[in-house]
This record gives sequence, structure tokens and C-alpha cells, in this order.
Amino acid sequence: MAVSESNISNLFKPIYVKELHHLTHYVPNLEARPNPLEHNTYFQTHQLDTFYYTESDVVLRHIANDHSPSPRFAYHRAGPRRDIYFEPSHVRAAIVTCGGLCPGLNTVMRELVVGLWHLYGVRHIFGVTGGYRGFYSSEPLPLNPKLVHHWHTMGGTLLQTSRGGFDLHNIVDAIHNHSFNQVYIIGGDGTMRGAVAVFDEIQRRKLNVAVVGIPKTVDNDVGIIDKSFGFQTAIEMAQQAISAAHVEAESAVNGIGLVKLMGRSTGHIALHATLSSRDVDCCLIPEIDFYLEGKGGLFEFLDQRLKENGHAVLVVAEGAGQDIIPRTDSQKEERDESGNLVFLDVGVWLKSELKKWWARDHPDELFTVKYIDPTYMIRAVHANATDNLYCTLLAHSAIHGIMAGYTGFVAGPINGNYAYIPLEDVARANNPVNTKDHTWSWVRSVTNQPDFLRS
Ligand SMILES: Nc1ncnc2c1ncn2[C@@H]1O[C@H](COP(=O)(O)OP(=O)(O)OP(=O)(O)O)[C@@H](O)[C@H]1O
Ligand SMILES: O=P(O)(O)OC[C@H]1O[C@](O)(CO)[C@@H](O)[C@@H]1O
Ligand SMILES: [Mg+2]
Repeated sequence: MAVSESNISNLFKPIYVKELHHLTHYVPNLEARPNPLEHNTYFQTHQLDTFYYTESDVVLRHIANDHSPSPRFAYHRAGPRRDIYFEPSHVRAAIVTCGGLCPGLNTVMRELVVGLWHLYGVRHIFGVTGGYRGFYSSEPLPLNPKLVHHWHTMGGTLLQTSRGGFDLHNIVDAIHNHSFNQVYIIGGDGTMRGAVAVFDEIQRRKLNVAVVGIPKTVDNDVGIIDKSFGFQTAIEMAQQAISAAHVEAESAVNGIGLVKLMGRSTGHIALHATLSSRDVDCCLIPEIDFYLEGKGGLFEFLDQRLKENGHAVLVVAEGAGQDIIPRTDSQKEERDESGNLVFLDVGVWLKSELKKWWARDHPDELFTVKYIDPTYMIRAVHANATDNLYCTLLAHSAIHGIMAGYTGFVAGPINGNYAYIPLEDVARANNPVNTKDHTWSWVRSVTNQPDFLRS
């Protein structure tokens, strides 16, 4: 079939490749050396011309031709390079986990240790315990493949994590004093912003230390990458809570099942859990303001649903409705150790508002709200099989990149391919739910919920 040229002309726009920082840019006299994978019996380096990736191997930022006039970007492809810039016996690698938990943290660490050890022959690998503060407040923990053997079967982070405690100069002093020359920083958006500061300071001091960020965000609030490891596992776990809420609601007269899911500034978990479940009547996310009373409001919608079906299931992201929950002045100021605003419990508030509404409007009718808050249950589990595989590829990507001398970068999947992205780009990129696109329309078509646009 013929293809009209005008439809595809955009495909031929120039592609700009996002340049990466490299140790040779600021450390003088660094020598390249052959990749030891050359002598690894498991890898067919000679039989496969394309085994090593070069500067011209790239991953496109957008693969759909969207007709937009903006330029097209690409990132360097993640994977082994022919030359490396570390003598493996001189490597002292540090691994740290910061921020909240996410399924797969232990797997990423396991694979970093095993990968460094077996792929490149690195023998000095350390865990920094308790997040960023651990660099300067505790002794690093030596790690080896035997020690981490079962880590992928466990939830949480065996190195422990924390919020706050980001003291740039103490952290970089500690990196220098422990002679770490590879730093693997696993964490969310805040952690990535911290990693940029660490990288900038390392560069300023001209230290021969490479830094890589490995994005972890159960909320999926980090941009550019396809999605975080652990996200799928969290969605799977959320199904149990939604199913329970559905059973409870269905078994009551005028029953409402209310489930609160994580999602501080983004509603991805609530949205994906809703689409996967199909038992959800209304999904509330931070990106969409909602209201309770009056025409087009939540109560009117639920009233209708209860009349039609006798029950309803409501999924709410923790960050939804924060602007309409009454707060005291001190609650307005409350922040966690990292400076993130502490949220009020939207689930507890909604449950109470729902009960008040029903008692006011239907005083003689039975009504039940069953509130389920599985918050930590969806993130404190070990990664499922798909996420475990993802964690492995992510760890290996990070190792190959850092051994090749790249620094100040993030390893992550873009359109299904692993790529290296400048750290500062990732630290800047948030990832709200796009409420104008097809996915949100799909949610609304599944739930038939109001758009909450006051007419
Ligand atoms: N702008 C920043 N500059 C330097 N460090 C930061 C910055 N923001 C956060 N951090 C540090 O990064 C670490 C983690 O931050 P935070 O608690 O916000 O979690 P996160 O990485 O965003 O993960 P998540 O939100 O997914 O749990 C903390 O130690 C915090 O002090
Ligand atoms: O109670 P913690 O550990 O601060 O974590 C809660 C926060 O962490 C996250 O899981 C990730 O940012 C958010 O969804 C949630 O607000
Ligand atoms: Mg965060």
C-alpha cells in the first residue's frame, strides 16, 4: 500500500543525542583499557559484531511520530563498551538506598554486587547503610555475592533507608575518605536531586569518582523512564485491597468500599490499579480536583451508583483532595525529614464525609463504608518476576555505563530499551498523569465517573 510522504515527513527531522558526562572530561590522564568481558567465557564478544555498543547506538525518546514541531531526542544505549576506564582491582564501589521503599530494591543491589563481581571482577563493594546520612555516620558494609545471594526474595532494603540527612560536604568527604570511586545511588526524585548535587561537587573537586542514579519510585513520579521497577508489583498487590473492598461493599446494603493507594503527587498507582481491576466505580487522583456536594459532585455520582448497583468501590490516591481537606495552620507547615509536605489521610476524611452525607440525606437507610488502607503493603513486598528481571537489567546497565567511564547519569528503560540519561535531566523531570490523553479517558469510560468540571 502506498504511503503518503506528508504523513511521515516528520520522521526525518534531525535527532539530537543527549550527551553524557564522562570522567575524562575532568580527570586528566585517564587511560582506556579493554573490557574484561573479552575474556569471559559466557559472552560471545568475538562472534557478535554488535556485542559492544558505541556512541552511535541510541534509543529514541519518542517512538511515535507525533507531528510536533519540537526536535527529536535520543539517549545513548545502555550496555557494555569495548573500552573501560577502571582497573577492576582498583574499583571501590558504594551502593546506597534513599527515600521510601519500593519492591525490587534488594534485587537491584544483589545484581549490582553479583554483576560487578562476576562480569568485571570487582572485589571491593560496599553498602552504605541508612540512606545519604549513612555515608558520614556509619561504617560501610562489605558486600559479596554469597552475602547477597537471597536478597531478591526479600522486600524492603537490607541496607536500610532514610529521608533527610543530606549533608553534601560530609557525603563527598566520606566518599573521598573511603576511597570510593564508583557510587550507585538508588532512590526517587528527591534522591536524584541529591545525586546531582553530589556529582556536581565531585566534579568541582575533580575527583576520579563516577556517580550513577538508579531511579526507584513506587509512585512512578520520575519522568523520562518508562516506569520504575516495583511499580508493577505494587499494582498487583493493590488488586487484593480492591477485591476485598469490592466483596465488602457488595455484601452490604448500600455498601461503599474505599481504598487508599500510594501516590503523593501522581495518581499512577490508583489509575493502573483501577484499570486492572474493573471493579472500581471512581478513581480519584491528585492531578484532578474533585468536589463532594452538588451537581457533578462525588455524592451525586455515588447516590446514583448505589441506586443502580447497591454498592460502589472508590479508589483514592493519597495525594488526591489535599486542597479540600480542612487543615490547621500547623498541619499546613508539617514536612517530613526530606522536606516533603506531610499529607492528611484522605481516606479517613472521605469515610467521615461519606457517613455524614448519608446520615443527612438518607437518615432511614442502611449504609456502610469499609475503608481499606493497604499503603505500606503494596511497597513492602519483594519484586514479582517481571520486576526482578527489570532490576537485573537495570543493575547491569548501570555497571556497564560506570565501568565505561560515564558519570552523572541515570540508567533506565526508554520505550523498552535501556538507556543512559544525564542525571540532571531525570532530576528535573516529573511524571504527572496526563489527564488529557487516552489513558485517562479510558479510566473514565471504565468507571463512568464525573469529570468534576463544575458546569
Ligand atoms: N533537592 C534536594 N537536594 C539534595 N538532597 C535531596 C533533595 N531532595 C531530597 N534530597 C534527599 O534525598 C533523599 C531522599 O529524598 P525523599 O525522601 O524525598 O525521597 P525520594 O528519593 O523522592 O523517594 P520517594 O519519594 O520515592 O520515597 C533524602 O535523604 C533527602 O534529604
Ligand atoms: O511513610 P514514608 O516512608 O515517608 O513513605 C510514604 C511516601 O513514600 C511514597 O511511597 C513514595 O514517595 C509515597 O507514596 C508516600 O507518600
Ligand atoms: Mg519523592
